[in-house]
Formats: sequence, structure tokens, C-alpha cells
Amino acid sequence: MKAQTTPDTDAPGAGVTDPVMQVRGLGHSYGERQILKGLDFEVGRGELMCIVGPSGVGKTTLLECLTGLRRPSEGQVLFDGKRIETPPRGLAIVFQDYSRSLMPWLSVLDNVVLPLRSAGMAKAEREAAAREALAEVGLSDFTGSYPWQLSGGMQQRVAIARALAYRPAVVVMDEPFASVDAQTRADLEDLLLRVREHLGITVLLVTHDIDEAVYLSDRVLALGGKPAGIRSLLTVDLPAPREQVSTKALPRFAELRSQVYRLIRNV
Ligand SMILES: Nc1ncnc2c1ncn2[C@@H]1O[C@H](COP(=O)(O)OP(=O)(O)OP(=O)(O)O)[C@@H](O)[C@H]1O
Repeated sequence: MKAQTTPDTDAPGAGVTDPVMQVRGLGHSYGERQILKGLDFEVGRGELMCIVGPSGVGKTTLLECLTGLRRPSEGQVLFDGKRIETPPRGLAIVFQDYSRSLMPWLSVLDNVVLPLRSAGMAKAEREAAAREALAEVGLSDFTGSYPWQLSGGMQQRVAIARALAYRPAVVVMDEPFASVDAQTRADLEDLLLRVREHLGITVLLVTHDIDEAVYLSDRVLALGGKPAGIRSLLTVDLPAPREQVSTKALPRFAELRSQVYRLIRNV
């Protein structure tokens, strides 16, 4: 399911027809230092949006404000029309550092089951949800393994399964594929596209990798400036389904890639 955006591709304030998240006048300061200012945008239900920008611009700060992990100094974030104060039930987060987020003494299955206790599911339901999520990421044969017995890419798939087991409407990911090799990264990108299509989830993903942002996104949100605002909210009009070799060989891919590069470099 794709977000339906208005034809106005480059206007940050452009509305989406069915927003799952609405960001209104968002700003954030650490002490006297203002990092983010005046952000207004919406994320459509089922949309995949990547957030890019130079190092230190405020991408993680924005994600923290979007998830309710950090209270913004200004403005508000609405999730399904309700203001976010703490991480809402329908939102799951995947961090870059899978090696620290998985418990080495728990099996793959138990790593996925454990956080579901706080979601108020009964024991049998927790295990069924975990098994379903592990099947979604292709790890059904590894439920009894321990994280340290798996490759980095497989461990990150466990972390993704743990997020999916909550059956979230929105998955927020901060540099989720930064710690794996290039081939594994490509595999995980394709896994994310498949899972997103299959489950109809909304994905918000921070990345430093411009190719990754263009390859994955329906829209790319580029942050820039000091304090940072939205430099552009760019619609990626590449055909679906995306495919690592043929999509990246398209002239339009190269155009979009240079456009995002220029936005980030401000050239
Ligand atoms: N808890 C904090 N207290 C004070 N300053 C902070 C805090 N967290 C981040 N900052 C500062 O805010 C700015 C934005 O940081 P943030 O991590 O959001 O940027 P980023 O775009 O995610 O960076 P990177 O691309 O390097 O991961 C940086 O200058 C950072 O030093």
C-alpha cells in the first residue's frame, strides 16, 4: 500500500490523504542550542519515508521526537490523530546496534517474545506472534539458536522481527543497516520492502546512505540548515517493485540520487 500524496511533490507542507503521523511546528533545543525548527509534514499510512541530512543535523533527535522518546521543545506530533507523549502502542523502533539490543543468553524466539509481555498478550499469543514475525523475516529455522550463533544480518533480522511481533502500524528505524556488509545490507533492504508490502506497515527510516534512501523510499525527507528545517520532501517516482540492479540502473534513479546529494551538500 502506497501513501497517496498530492501532486505537489516538493512542498513539505503538502498533505497526504490518510496520514498516520502529523508533525506540526516541531522544534527542539538542547539547552540554548536550537537543533530543529518549524518542521511541518505528514506521513501517509503505508508510506516508506527515509530521513536524510548531514551528520549532526538532528535526524536522531527528530526520530526521538517522532516516537515519543523525547518531548519536543516546540510543536507536536500526532499519531492516529492523538498527540504523542510517550511511545505509542502502535509504533515499534529498530536501532542500528542489534548486537547490544539482543540478549545473548536468550534464544532467538525468547528475544522476540520477551518484550511482548509488556504488550499485554497472553503467553500462547506472544509465542504465536513471535513465530509469525520470525517467519516474516525468514528465520523460522533459527528460533532455538542464540544471537551469537547468527551472522550480523541475521541478528538484525531478529531485531526487525521483534519490532514486527508487536504488529505495529509504524516501524521507526535509526540507521538499521549501517553495521552490516554491503551484500547483507542490500538483502535487508529488500527484506524490508517485502515485509512492508506484505504487512502494509508504515516505515520511517534514518539513513546516511543516499542510494538506500532513494531505493527504499516513497518520499525522502531532507533536513538541512542550522537550526535544521525541511530542505525538501521529495517524491521518489520510481516504479515498483524495486530491484537492486534494474532499479539502480534507471536514469531516473541517477537523477534522484544527484538531487538528494545536492540537497544534503547544499550545492
Ligand atoms: N542529549 C543531547 N544533549 C545535547 N546535545 C545533543 C544531544 N543529543 C544530540 N545533541 C546534539 O544535537 C545535534 C543533533 O544530533 P543528532 O544525533 O540528532 O544528529 P544526527 O543528524 O542524527 O547525527 P548523525 O548523522 O551524526 O547520527 C548534534 O550537534 C548533537 O551533538
